[in-house]
Amino acid sequence: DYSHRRGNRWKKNIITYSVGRYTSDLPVNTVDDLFALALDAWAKASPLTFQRSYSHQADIMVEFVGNEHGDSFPFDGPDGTLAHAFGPGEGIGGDVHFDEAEAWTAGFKGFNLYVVAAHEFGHALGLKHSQNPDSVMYPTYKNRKTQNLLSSEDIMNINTLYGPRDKR
Ligand SMILES: CC(C)C[C@H](CS(C)(=N)=N)C(=O)N[C@H]1Cc2cn(c3ccccc23)CCCCCCNC1=O
Ligand SMILES: [Ca+2]
Ligand SMILES: [Zn+2]
Ligand SMILES: [Zn+2]
Repeated sequence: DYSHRRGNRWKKNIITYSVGRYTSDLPVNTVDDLFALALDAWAKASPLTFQRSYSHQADIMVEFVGNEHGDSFPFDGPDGTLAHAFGPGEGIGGDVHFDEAEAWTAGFKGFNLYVVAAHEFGHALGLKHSQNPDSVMYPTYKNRKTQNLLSSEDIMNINTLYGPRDKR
């Protein structure tokens, strides 16, 4: 099998996530909806399903934090780095941190949380950057059309890691 060719990945198809601290830029239920939509984009392209958990044992812990926040990657205030995520694994593995200093939006002003979340969840699933500007895994932020956000390359890469979507 090609497991040696796959990078680091979750060894299960049901992945839990929980949300910690929120941003004051958007209502809580808007943030919840945008995270669910970003995860659903990856679920539609893979055999993965995502379940919201309310315990700290979730695989993917998502939260808005600022500057120094307890890992070795302090944020940098407005602009610059917008967010970061840890690849699949125990503990901090899979966790996603958004820089609370950014102006997070659900639209075209500031930084669109859905677009950034899709990128970060890609990292949390084991994806690296793409040099193709059409890919959601491109290293710098672009305002992207939110319809069909994942490029064919993104879909191919998630399928390399987790196989094709089951015919449901
Ligand atoms: C792709 C994102 C969703 C996630 C990545 C971070 S990560 C770890 N998840 N790959 C990100 O934040 N990239 C920076 C990269 C970047 C662009 N510049 C920078 C200036 C300083 C520092 C970083 C940057 C130039 C100025 C623009 C600054 C605002 C936009 N920032 C970015 O696009
Ligand atoms: Ca920042
Ligand atoms: Zn962090
Ligand atoms: Zn990235």
